[in-house]
Amino acid sequence: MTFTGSPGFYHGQQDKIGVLITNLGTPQAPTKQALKPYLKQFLSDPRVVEVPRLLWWFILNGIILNVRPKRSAHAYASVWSEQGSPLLVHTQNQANAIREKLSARYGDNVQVEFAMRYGQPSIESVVDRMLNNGVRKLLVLPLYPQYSASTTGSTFDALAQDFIARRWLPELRFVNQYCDNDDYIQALADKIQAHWESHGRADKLIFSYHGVPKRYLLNGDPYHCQCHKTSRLVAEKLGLSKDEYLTTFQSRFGREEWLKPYTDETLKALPAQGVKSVQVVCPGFSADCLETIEEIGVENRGYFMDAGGQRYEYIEALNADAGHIDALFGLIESNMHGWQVNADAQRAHRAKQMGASR
Ligand SMILES: C=CC1=C(C)c2cc3[nH]c(cc4nc(cc5[nH]c(cc1n2)c(C)c5CCC(=O)O)C(CCC(=O)O)=C4C)c(C)c3C=C
Ligand SMILES: [Fe+2]
Ligand SMILES: [Fe+2]
Repeated sequence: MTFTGSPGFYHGQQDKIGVLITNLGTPQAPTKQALKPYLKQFLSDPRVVEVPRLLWWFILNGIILNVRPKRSAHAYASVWSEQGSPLLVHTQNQANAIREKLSARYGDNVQVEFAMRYGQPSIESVVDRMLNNGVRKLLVLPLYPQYSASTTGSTFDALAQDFIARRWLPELRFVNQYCDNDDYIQALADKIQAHWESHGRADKLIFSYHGVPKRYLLNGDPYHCQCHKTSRLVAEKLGLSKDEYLTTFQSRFGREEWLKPYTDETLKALPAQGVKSVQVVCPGFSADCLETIEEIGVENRGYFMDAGGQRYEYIEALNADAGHIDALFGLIESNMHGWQVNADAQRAHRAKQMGASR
């Protein structure tokens, strides 16, 4: 076994800090052909589907990958924009905004990139580029506010898989979760408040999070608890009482029981309980994507209205909003603690050198 070297390294190279933001990933195109490899990579991940491998191999290759790509391609086509998949576009915009803010403060000492857990740009290819460019301290921020083994844990696996073959590892910091980060909570509260100012309030505010199988919670995944914490903290900021909001779980996949209450079933039942208007917000999605635009914006709207609802509004994800970028910037800065000093010191050092050479 030979470990990969550092082909980009040269003596005297400036050490850099790398900030890598990651998200789930998305297909290359809204087509059956592009969906198949994307879903294959995603659903082959043992962190995502915790089922005995051999059994799952037959179900995935024999059934799911013959049926789902066509259906999902259709859904993706309905949200695709001229620039591409919404998830990719928003993540790109987030990286650009964070890069701009960091370079204004720290100059070119900090390199900001984004990568995707599944599909492109892959974590492996981006980490390779960053390390070859002199990054020696790497901060990874998965854009999942609530920790789940199926998302955050899996992102760490991808990094570890890359590192396992490398000779010179960078210093690594990995953000585990930020479900109760005050700036993130504030950004969510501000977004909801701004929505109220232009649309008025509804009978209920629904916090809808992507679900996971209930079994994962029972086996120790903290995701369910962290979702409830985010909802509670945002509700507290907004001064909402317990009967004014609900936390629900969406995007079920497969037959087993997932975290409850289910978003779709809740929305179908609410009108009969006298709840005629709802506003739905998805705090677990840092960027709008298929699961928010189509599933919440279109599909669930239909369930609620068909059941007798009168008003349904989806409050968009934080995307590249200024409040979100400020929150992520704060999170990055606090996780760079100790590293910043070096960056500041290097800048001060360079400024001094330039002064001396005049
Ligand atoms: C935000 C957190 C997410 C968790 C937790 C999560 C768990 C999870 N997801 C699946 C299966 C699918 N998810 C799909 C799309 C999708 N999932 C997330 C986020 C979380 N998933 C996002 C942001 C997206 C959208 C990606 C995009 O391109 O817009 C899909 C693919 C879409 C489809 O075919 O319907 C599947 C499949 C499981 C099984 C799971 C936990 C075990
Ligand atoms: Fe998902
Ligand atoms: Fe979905």
